[in-house]
Amino acid sequence: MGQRLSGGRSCLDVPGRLLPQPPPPPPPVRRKLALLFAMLCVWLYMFLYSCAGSCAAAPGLLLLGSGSRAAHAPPALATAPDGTPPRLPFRAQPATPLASGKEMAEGAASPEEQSPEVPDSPSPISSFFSGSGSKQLPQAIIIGVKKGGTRALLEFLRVHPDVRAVGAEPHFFDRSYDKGLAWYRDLMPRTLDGQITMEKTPSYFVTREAPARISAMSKDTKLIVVVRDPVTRAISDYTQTLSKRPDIPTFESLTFKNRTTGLIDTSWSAIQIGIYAKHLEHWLRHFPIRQMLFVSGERLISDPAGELGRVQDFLGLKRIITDKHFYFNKTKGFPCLKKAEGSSRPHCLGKTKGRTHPEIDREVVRRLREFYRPFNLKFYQMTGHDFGWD
Ligand SMILES: Nc1ncnc2c1ncn2[C@@H]1O[C@H](COP(=O)(O)OS(=O)(=O)O)[C@@H](OP(=O)(O)O)[C@H]1O
Repeated sequence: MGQRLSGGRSCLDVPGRLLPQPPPPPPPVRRKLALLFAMLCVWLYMFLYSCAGSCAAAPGLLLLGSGSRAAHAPPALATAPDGTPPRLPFRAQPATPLASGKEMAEGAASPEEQSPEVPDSPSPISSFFSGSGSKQLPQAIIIGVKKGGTRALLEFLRVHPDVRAVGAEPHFFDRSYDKGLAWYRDLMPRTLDGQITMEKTPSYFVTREAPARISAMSKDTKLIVVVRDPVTRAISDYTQTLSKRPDIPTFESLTFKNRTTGLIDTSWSAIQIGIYAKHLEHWLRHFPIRQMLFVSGERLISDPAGELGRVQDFLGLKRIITDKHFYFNKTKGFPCLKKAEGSSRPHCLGKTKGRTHPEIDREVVRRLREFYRPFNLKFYQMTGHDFGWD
């Protein structure tokens, strides 16, 4: 305790004889340890500082547990006193699938699209940095359409420093609704104040229950729909199925209920998904049209920066993503990013995007165009946007 007299007795043992003694010089090992500790502190501080933005979205650094903004979660998310994971107050009904008479190997998505069954687990280091943001329910969702260009849009948007998005398709509002909003939120990357949380699941657009469910989460959710000429979309959809099941019937034979009468089989999902006006009607019962943005899948290829400008405005983001971010890759035949999110290298989408389509009988294509025309015109009217497919 305190200074010691030379005889090894405490200064308190000898009142009135307290002599000022210089502290003994620290032994070299202690000095080295102190230096090491100081260096560690400086390194830790610098690491934390640089992590504040980028680590929030790094998959390896996802955190469980609630952060500062967890209090903004809807009341249904309150954790039970016994620590039971929070759930919605009802069991979800299974989502209504599209008529599936001709569904074959559908939905077997590429690894990047696969739906996450288990949220990313926290690493010990990430738990340590639990101060760098918190997980939020998405404020904006890319709800469709399948094969519209949804992956390209999300990858491009992720370049924006104020956008954080989950990579895989969560499929929460169609397949996993009974897991509860807390499960859904746990899939999300951490965000800091001012950053937007996003996800994309293209099947939401054609899921009957999705509009009401998303509105129940938050009626302010912004919805983005990437649409593409329904005929090319159907062929792209078929091409994906064909790549997994090469033995399926031809596109031409699947298109018709009766080829002789020319009756189109609208129960085939490849055809049904493209009746955009019908699906949109369901969404408009729950969301005002101003809360929905329709992105042209065609323009996303011909002018990605232009479409991204519209999307950034819609999301209330500063226009940071511009034509400087893109280059046209001749080998891929598509625009690619000069630098992907979190990387300094050029990045094109994977092999499952931009497949070569099979040649389809011209008469069948003509018949399909005729079929879609009235629905397309209705869709242009509803959205106030002529997509030029006719
Ligand atoms: N930049 C870029 N690179 C590659 N591909 C691009 C790009 N922009 C749009 N597309 C088009 O995206 C189509 C796939 O759409 P999705 O990502 O919505 O498909 S999925 O529903 O998630 O499976 C994909 O369809 P296919 O060409 O039929 O494969 C592409 O045409």
